Amino acid sequence: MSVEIFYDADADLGIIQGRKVAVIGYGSQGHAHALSLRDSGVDVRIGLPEGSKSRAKAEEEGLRVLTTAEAAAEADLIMILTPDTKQRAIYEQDIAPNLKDGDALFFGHGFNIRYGLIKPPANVDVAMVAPKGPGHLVRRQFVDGKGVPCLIAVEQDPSGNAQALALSYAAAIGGARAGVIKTTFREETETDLFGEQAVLCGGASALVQAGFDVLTEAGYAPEIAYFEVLHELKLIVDLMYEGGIARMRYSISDTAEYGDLTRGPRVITPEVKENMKAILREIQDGTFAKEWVTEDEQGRPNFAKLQAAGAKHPIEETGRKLRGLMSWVDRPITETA
Ligand SMILES: NC(=O)C1=CN([C@@H]2O[C@H](COP(=O)(O)OP(=O)(O)OC[C@H]3O[C@@H](n4cnc5c(N)ncnc54)[C@H](OP(=O)(O)O)[C@@H]3O)[C@@H](O)[C@H]2O)C=CC1
Ligand SMILES: CC[C@](O)(C(C)=O)C(=O)O
Ligand SMILES: [Mg+2]
Ligand SMILES: [Mg+2]
Repeated sequence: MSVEIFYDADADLGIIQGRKVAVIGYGSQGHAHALSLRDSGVDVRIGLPEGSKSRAKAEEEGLRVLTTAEAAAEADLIMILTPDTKQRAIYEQDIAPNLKDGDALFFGHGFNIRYGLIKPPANVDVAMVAPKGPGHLVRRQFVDGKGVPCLIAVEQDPSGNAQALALSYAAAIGGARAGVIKTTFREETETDLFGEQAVLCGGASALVQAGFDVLTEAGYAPEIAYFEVLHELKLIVDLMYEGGIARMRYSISDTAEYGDLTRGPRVITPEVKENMKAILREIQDGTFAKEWVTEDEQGRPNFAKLQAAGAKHPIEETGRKLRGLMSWVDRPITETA
């Protein structure tokens, strides 16, 4: 199955420049979308609750900050970039009462539409622009004249122009410099959740921690273990990013390559692949979504416990110490150590 990929030449920036956009939320994705839309000549306002700690950050950038309800009422395109678990309540309380004929409701991830938590009225366009990367890098790439690839999807199209509007929005945040792929809310949601759980975040974090534990429990210095399983991972992934696994294997020694080919499958065994399939089934049948929404409604007790345990893993202390000595490591995201 081939996908449709669009670039800057396929997008009409004038479409989004003719809309009044409300970006709801000013976190990782919200700040990136809002600032890049503004820099692309789009009329942007931010929607945040009165007491939000994000207000000052948006105002420091010269953005107009309104309450969510005011921003939704004023705009004709509303992009929801708040945490997925909060979107349903925000939509019902502040957005739905302010939707007008011809408005467009946009998402940065399909969770709430895919799992039926938000059901928009038939008279508004419903579309998604989902960057395939963390928000801080979406902004950094835009500023550097590059872009993070985006997925776009259309769920409702009463205007008949929802796809062109989504593509125009994606271009305004730099996505069409790198490539914009057309998909569906279902495909984006299920693959995004699987990617972050099994490989990019869950799988990679667990692999790194397990490698660090094995080396330090065997008596090796934590500093050496850190460089070996975490720091150097970026350098290896950079090569994969540039030219695939084959490019990485071309660059490493033949000793490393033989170890990779013979030992890798002993780490990621057929059982691990079965575990991945089970995780995918829980995403597809809604088990994960139900669990996460319930966890959030109960005040996130398990999430908080696991977060605290992760922060206490010895690799974090070793990393803090070593990164403090690495003046050359670029750390523009200030919220983390
Ligand atoms: N993080 C990422 O890089 C990616 C995220 N996405 C998707 O983008 C969306 C946003 O995620 P992310 O950027 O991580 O979110 P963050 O947690 O970084 O930011 C959330 C923002 O929403 C604000 N907020 C919280 N409650 C409300 C409310 N009731 N009304 C208005 N604003 C509110 C927060 O303000 P306060 O400061 O007051 O808490 C904050 O500014 C999600 O759908 C996510 O799946 C998609 C691709 C990548
Ligand atoms: C990989 C995590 C992500 O899906 C992302 C940055 O794309 C997210 O939800 O943050
Ligand atoms: Mg993602
Ligand atoms: Mg995600």
